[in-house]
Amino acid sequence: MRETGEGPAAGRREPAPLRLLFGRLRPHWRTLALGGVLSLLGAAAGLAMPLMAKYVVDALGAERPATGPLAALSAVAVLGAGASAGAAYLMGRTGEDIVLGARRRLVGRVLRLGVPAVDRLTPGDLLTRVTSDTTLLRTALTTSVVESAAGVCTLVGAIAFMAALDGVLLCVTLLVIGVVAGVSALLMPRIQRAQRRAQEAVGEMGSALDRALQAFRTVKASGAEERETGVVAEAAARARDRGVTVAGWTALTGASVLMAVQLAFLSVLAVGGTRVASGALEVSSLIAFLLYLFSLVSPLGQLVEGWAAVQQGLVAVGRVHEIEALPGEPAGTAPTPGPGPVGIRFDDVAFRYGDDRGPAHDGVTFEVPPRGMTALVGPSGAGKSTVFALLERFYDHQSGTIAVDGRDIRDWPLAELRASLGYVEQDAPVLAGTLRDNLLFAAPRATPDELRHAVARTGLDELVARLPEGLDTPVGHRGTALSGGERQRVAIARALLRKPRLLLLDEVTSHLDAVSEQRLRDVVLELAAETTVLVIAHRLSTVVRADRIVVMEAGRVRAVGGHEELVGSDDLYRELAATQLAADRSGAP
Ligand SMILES: Nc1ncnc2c1ncn2[C@@H]1O[C@H](COP(=O)(O)OP(=O)(O)OP(=O)(O)O)[C@@H](O)[C@H]1O
Repeated sequence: MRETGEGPAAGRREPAPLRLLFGRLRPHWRTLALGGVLSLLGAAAGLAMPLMAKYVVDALGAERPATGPLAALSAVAVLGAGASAGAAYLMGRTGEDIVLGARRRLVGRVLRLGVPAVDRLTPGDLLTRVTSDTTLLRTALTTSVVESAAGVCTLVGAIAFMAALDGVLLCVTLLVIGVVAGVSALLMPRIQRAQRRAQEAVGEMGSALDRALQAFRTVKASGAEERETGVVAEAAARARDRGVTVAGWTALTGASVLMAVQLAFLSVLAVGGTRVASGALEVSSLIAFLLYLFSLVSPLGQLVEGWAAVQQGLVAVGRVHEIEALPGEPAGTAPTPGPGPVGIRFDDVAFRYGDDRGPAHDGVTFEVPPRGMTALVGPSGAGKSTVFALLERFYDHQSGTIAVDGRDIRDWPLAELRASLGYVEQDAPVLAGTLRDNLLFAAPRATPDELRHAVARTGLDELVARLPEGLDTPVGHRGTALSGGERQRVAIARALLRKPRLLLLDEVTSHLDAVSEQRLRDVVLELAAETTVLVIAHRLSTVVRADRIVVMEAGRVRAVGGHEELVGSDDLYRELAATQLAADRSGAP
């Protein structure tokens, strides 16, 4: 089966943002419905109160005992408050569940993205989307949706009661509120636009901070703290300005609601006063009507706030969806690699990193039989690391054939292919955690014996003995407690524990002490006796011992052979051997 690396969203039509947003509510509909019912009960209690107040006023006016209506009023108030609190709790809980679900999906997606997709993204922006944008979904999807629904019900209920009290006054009220609703609707797209810009600025801030932290030592050594602080602070200020714009539009919308109610109050007071004077309306009805009018403030406010939060949610769900829709790699658990070393063959392979880039490989052809050590050499930019990237299928080549173990690389299930390879980067990263975590990272099921063996083989036993807690010593953020050479030995031990059928090793360029260097070289040679080793060589000591050397230049293979043979036959190799490779005298044999 060919794995194309296409994401599940590839080729699909983009769903509308509102559908995307509300689609996230579906799994929680039961809790939301219960919250909605409780919220409605709370709202109903609020609605009943003005009418009950009218009974209390009527009872007092008619000099009847008011204890009954007063007790009922208190009971309704307590029940209403309880229902509203229950609704708020359920909404809050569902909100957290929605955020958790969105974060889980997003994180799962991010780590399954293809390397080309991640090349185009900045880690800081990705982090913002996982942390900040998902948080925005919470309010948009729970409190605001349910409160808006409750707001609509309260509004309809209040209007029904108002209609029962006096139709003329209702018409006055609706006219004023209608005008204001129109104004609010005009403001909503502005809120959404400002919110999008605000979230983008938060993403920019994350990216700026990430850039500075990634190159923390360089920033310090370059005395660039002030400048970098300025860049991050500028992005933060942009986020603040755009946030203020959102706040401004939202406040204006809220103010227009209040104004509408005030205007309606004055109009109702004027029209209602004359109707009371003419005897067309009772005073108690006017009081109840006015109470209903004021009870509109809260649902109208809820509606405006809810709708503004939905605008924010639309922005957030759009940004989250952008990542979810990126092409991802097929999921699959890594099987244990098959037995024995594998051979590889590159046949007229062409590859470019992007349409606007020149070819990184321009007809690369070479073959590596199983077992033994093959060294890739060539000037910087020749395409050596690209050989590794294509073998790991971080990228797909555009033409030609790459075969691993005689099988086209595209026919390998990705997880199986990667399980067969051990990959040691030049600047081998060490993850924050203990030394043990790091060693077992690629093979969590390795036995303690296998771990001990790998540690001894890579000469890490001295380091383990020196560290205060041995294997359980935390090696800190990006392995700050380890030297460059130690980091690479950890990476080799990690790759060894995976029992790779093909080891891809990008040699460190920095100087190691002679003893460590010799030891590492011996380990790699020993390994080459049992597995296939492909090494990007930066040292003469490596190439002279290699079974074959592949000389690359400008995306092509220009010669293949042994050291002596190439020194005699290939000008570029002779030059490399005399300068670049031999420069590292400490590692020379
Ligand atoms: N992720 C990438 N995106 C775009 N272009 C890239 C990427 N990686 C490498 N390239 C380009 O592809 C070409 C080959 O790069 P590659 O890293 O394979 O060379 P190399 O021989 O390993 O060089 P070096 O010895 O300096 O590491 C170069 O021109 C490089 O600029």
